[in-house]
Amino acid sequence: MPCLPGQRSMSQVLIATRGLGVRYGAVNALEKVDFEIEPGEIVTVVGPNGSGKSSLVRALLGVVRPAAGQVIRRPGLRVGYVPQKLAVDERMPLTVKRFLSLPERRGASEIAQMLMRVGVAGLERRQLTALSGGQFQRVLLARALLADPHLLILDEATQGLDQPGTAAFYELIEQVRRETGAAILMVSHDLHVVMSASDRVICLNGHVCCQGQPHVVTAAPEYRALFGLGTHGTMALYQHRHDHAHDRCNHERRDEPAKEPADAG
Ligand SMILES: Nc1ncnc2c1ncn2[C@@H]1O[C@H](COP(=O)(O)OP(=O)(O)OP(=O)(O)O)[C@@H](O)[C@H]1O
Repeated sequence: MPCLPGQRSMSQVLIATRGLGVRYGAVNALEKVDFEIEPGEIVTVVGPNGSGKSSLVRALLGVVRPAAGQVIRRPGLRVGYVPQKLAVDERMPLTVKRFLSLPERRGASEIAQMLMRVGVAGLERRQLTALSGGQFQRVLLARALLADPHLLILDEATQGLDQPGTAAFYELIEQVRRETGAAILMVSHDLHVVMSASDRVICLNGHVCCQGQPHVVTAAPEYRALFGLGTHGTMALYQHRHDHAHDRCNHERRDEPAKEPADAG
């Protein structure tokens, strides 16, 4: 798999990072990340827990300030964001229609059309807290799409959905790409999604370890053995063609204790 391919020119990309570093106090979440996404691309970011996937998303959204490097946005870029989860207070009445009108007021027909488009027509009057997990994710997607984004960012948006629910959600995402031409950036642990729905996969472990087209890895014997095994499987899948020397690119989980050297006392 090609690693760290040459950067594209900024005129081709919607958003890019150059030498991005993100820190939380003493924690170095990301360093030297060069990333970019072009119009219409579906890019998936994979990586073990604590590898900085959400930190990359936060930096792209502008909600964390880079400790190093920069985030470059195309002027006028509109970004839609579907979060991993959204805590809704059970005691606070909030209908789907009202939620979709926040922060910007939306007309009834615009809301109705968008709900139909994401496959949950007629839910306007339902309380957010009364939705199923799959319906809720589609409402979050509807909210992101109402902004008519050039770039849609989904941070583990199918967490908690069953396999058919996940598959249906990603079919919808592909449909959105087809219909709107929006670029899609997904953070995902679903290996089958990585394989079937992405143009490019980026493997993160505090920095960009590898990236490439998913089809490059589908022929690997490891694929069958690892398919469906979750993050460990995803990471191992990326190891088999990992033929470059790179510090911190050992794909160990960053939230597990580092191995002591053999001669350590
Ligand atoms: N607000 C914060 N304060 C301190 N440390 C943080 C904060 N957010 C993230 N971190 C740390 O930064 C590192 C990267 O976290 P991040 O959430 O970006 O990883 P991730 O790949 O999205 O993880 P996961 O797969 O578990 O969601 C981790 O070591 C994490 O503990």
